[in-house]
Amino acid sequence: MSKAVIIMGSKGDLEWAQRISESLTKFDVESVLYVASAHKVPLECYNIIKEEEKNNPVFITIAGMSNALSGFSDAQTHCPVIACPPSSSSFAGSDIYSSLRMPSGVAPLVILSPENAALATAKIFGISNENIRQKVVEFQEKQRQKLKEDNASLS
Ligand SMILES: Nc1c(C(=O)O)ncn1[C@@H]1O[C@H](COP(=O)(O)O)[C@@H](O)[C@H]1O
Repeated sequence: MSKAVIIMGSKGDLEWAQRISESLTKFDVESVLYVASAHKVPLECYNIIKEEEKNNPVFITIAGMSNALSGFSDAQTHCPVIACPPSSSSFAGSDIYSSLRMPSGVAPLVILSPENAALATAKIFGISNENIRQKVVEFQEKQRQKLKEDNASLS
C-alpha cells in the first residue's frame, strides 16, 4: 500500500501538513496525519512509527524550531523519512540547521517545500507502483510543456 505518514510536532503545523497531503493526492498517494512530538511525547511517537512502518510507508516529519522529530523517527525505522520543516524567518532562519546536521547512522532527507516533499514521496512509491509512477511522469511532462509555452510566449 502506498501511504505517506505525516507526523507533525504540533497542531500549529497543520496547515503545512495539509499542503503536503493535498499535493500527495495529485499523485494518488494517500496520507495519514498525526501530531506527536519527539521532544514532548517520544513514546507516542515511537508507537506511531512502529505501528505504521508495518505498511512500509514514507514518513514525512514536520517539526519547526528545534527538529528532534525527524532524526528520532529516522533512527527508529527502516522506512524513508523526509523532513519538511515549516518555513520560519525567526532568528535569521537558523531553525533549519537542526534539520541538516544529524549524528552518524541517522539519515532523514530534507525537502523544504511541501509540494516538493510530496513529489519526492510519489517518486519513491513510483519505483514499485506503476500508477503513481505514471502520475509523476505526467506531472513532469506538463511542467516541461509549460516552460516551452512560456518561452514561446516571449517571441
Ligand atoms: N520540533 C518540534 C518537536 C520535535 O522535534 O520533537 N516537537 C515540536 N516541535 C515544533 O515546535 C514548534 C512549536 O511547537 P509548540 O506548538 O508545541 O510550541 C512546532 O513547529 C513543532 O513542530
